[in-house]
Amino acid sequence: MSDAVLSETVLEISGLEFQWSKQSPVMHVDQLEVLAGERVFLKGASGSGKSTLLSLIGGVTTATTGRLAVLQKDLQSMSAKQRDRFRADHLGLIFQQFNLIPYLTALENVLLTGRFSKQRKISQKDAFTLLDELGIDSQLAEKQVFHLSIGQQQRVAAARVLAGKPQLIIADEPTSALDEETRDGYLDLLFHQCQSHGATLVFVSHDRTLASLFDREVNISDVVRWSNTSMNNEQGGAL
Ligand SMILES: Nc1ncnc2c1ncn2[C@@H]1O[C@H](COP(=O)(O)OP(=O)(O)OP(=O)(O)O)[C@@H](O)[C@H]1O
Repeated sequence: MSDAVLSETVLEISGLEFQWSKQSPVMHVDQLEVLAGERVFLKGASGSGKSTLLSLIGGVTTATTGRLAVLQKDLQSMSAKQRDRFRADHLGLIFQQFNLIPYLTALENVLLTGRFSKQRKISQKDAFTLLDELGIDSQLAEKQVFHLSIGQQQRVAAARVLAGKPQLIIADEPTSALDEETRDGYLDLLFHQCQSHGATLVFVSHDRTLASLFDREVNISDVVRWSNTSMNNEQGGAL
């Protein structure tokens, strides 16, 4: 049984500080916790730090201070290589840009996930099934993705992310390019897949009408604040 199944907490952040550069403002995240199986909607104004927070959770960037644990593993203490491996094995990142390889078929794109992580390698048969569950039949699955519609490409991208059952899915504005009907269908499929795989979902969107579909809504301004100094300097100043 994996650590994720034993653990109730999938994401745990405390006292985190991050700066894009030495001249940039300091981003502080005092406390944030996400439990296994939760669907969390993260909202906030443009520039408030949603994508920055997701890149920290995904281990793409690292904080200077504090604790950030995903599936009970402290990303802060990992090397860049270990974080890349951890991301490939356990996380699913969905972006507005699909990052599909256009000249490969939908099926080949889905099978790519297993090239980066042995534990997420799935058979061709399972890849067809996953695509089919996301509304991409076997005929479409064998087409190069540049022949598919935007909505279909979005679903192939979701299938690639869901392949091999990642425990935490991080989605950054994945529906902003979709019309209302395609968006609702896509969300239904994503929720269904997360539920049947027991995955946790952290989803960022500007579209507040989506919030009611989630278990919990988190306003970024309640968890993130920006300042010109790190906590150590602030405390030093207050003494
Ligand atoms: N790669 C980067 N290098 C330097 N600064 C960055 C970088 N990415 C974001 N920032 C800065 O970090 C702050 C937060 O940006 P971020 O992209 O996280 O906000 P956001 O809430 O996702 O915004 P949006 O809703 O517009 O996508 C902004 O001041 C932005 O200029």
